[in-house]
Amino acid sequence: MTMQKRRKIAVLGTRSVGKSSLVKQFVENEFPQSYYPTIEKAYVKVIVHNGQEYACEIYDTAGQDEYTQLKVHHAMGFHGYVFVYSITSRPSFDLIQIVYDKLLDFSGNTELPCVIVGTKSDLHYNRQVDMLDGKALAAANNAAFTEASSKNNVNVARAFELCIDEIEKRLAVTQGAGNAPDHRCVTM
Ligand SMILES: Nc1nc2c(ncn2[C@@H]2O[C@H](COP(=O)(O)OP(=O)(O)OP(=O)(O)O)[C@@H](O)[C@H]2O)c(=O)[nH]1
Repeated sequence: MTMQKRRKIAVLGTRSVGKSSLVKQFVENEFPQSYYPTIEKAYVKVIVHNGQEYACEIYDTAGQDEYTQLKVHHAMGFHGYVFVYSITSRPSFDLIQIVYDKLLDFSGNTELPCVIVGTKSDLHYNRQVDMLDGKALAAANNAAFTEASSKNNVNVARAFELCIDEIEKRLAVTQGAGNAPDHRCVTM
């Protein structure tokens, strides 16, 4: 196996969509029973993906809304992003493009290595967002997409693996073009 790669990932989305539950299920293999609003918390998990070891540094953020200013205290670059909405909340879905566009404005990039994740897929009887809408949003932004249930641990690891794939795809291009080896898309 080659040397471990460190990849820094931010998890974004509006309040209560399931960001912390997704991260906790991925990193600690548990689904928290109670809801505590997140201020901001960092986690590390080492995974092997496609034969490569990755130390994933995952930043679980406080929920955003359309008025949230991107904070300068996120003052380090992220390699990639996990944008989270809940399939039970149309407003949480509509916010994804707003936050994505703010990040583009902030960074001056034309696209971001990211995955869009529709959480709470176990609550399909309360669905407000069709899976096809999720796929279309991802396609429009050249992003990966999955639905997931942190409660049932469905597609949770896949969400982060898709994010790593998006990061590696971009890095392969920039490195191929002779740019710095650890080029990051955004410095907030
Ligand atoms: N049924 C179900 N409930 C979920 C799932 N993921 C999260 N929840 C519930 O949704 C609520 C919010 O979950 P959190 O993970 O705290 O959401 P968050 O996005 O981190 O919230 P903020 O920290 O306020 O931004 C909690 O009551 C969770 O138990 C899921 O996959 N299925």
